[in-house]
Amino acid sequence: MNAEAIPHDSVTDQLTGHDWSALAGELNGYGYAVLKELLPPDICRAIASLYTEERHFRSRVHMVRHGFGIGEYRYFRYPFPAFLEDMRSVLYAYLAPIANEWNERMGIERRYPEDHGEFLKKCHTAGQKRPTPLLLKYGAGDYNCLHQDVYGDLVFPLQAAILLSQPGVDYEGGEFVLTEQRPRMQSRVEVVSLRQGDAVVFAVQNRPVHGTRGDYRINMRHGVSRVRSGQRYMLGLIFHDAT
Ligand SMILES: O=C(O)CCC(=O)C(=O)O
Ligand SMILES: [Fe+2]
Repeated sequence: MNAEAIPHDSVTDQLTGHDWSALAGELNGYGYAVLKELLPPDICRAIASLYTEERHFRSRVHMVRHGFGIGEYRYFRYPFPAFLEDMRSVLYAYLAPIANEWNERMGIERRYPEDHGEFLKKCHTAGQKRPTPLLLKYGAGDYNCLHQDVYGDLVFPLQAAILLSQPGVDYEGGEFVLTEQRPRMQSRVEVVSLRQGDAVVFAVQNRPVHGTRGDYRINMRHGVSRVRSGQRYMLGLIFHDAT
């Protein structure tokens, strides 16, 4: 299946059917939530197979060269294939109200328009013009160090990643992990078990937490534990563009 044959509205129905108040509750409680079976296996495989198609990407990063871990990823170029354009803007529209509530609680002034195109205009005006969605590829021994996907001053506080490979069949190991660093406490970790086609939505950098003296911010990072065998592909959706 080539990129144009991937249904452009492949996630729209799935997203409409999700329980968004439950998802918001999990995001508020833990800083992440899983959307189960967002994509069927054939679409997952089709997206993973785009990795070798030069024309879709603007750059390729070998993680070891930057100390980011081991493995590689490629950033998509504009214009995106229809499925990606659609997936990112539809998901954004659901997440923008949650992002606005988070910023309010964290004392951050920025509010996000409902329409992703409007938000991208702001990114572009601020000099953040390069697209950030990416395909990641890990082989045996590869891993992704804990990090935050901040690409400029303009940050949308939530991002998503979709597991394209089948754990236990295509690869072993390679767990998605999140850490949170709380003021004056030791770091806490969550291992997010995903199945093929599941999406994890998570905090880019900070999340608000209720405290006895009001809300405060905690710092979050994400990464991937070592892939022990096989190959693991992931699609990353970041909603702000990069400088
Ligand atoms: O491969 C993963 O699970 C993590 C991908 C990632 O870091 C991202 O999408 O920002
Ligand atoms: Fe990341």
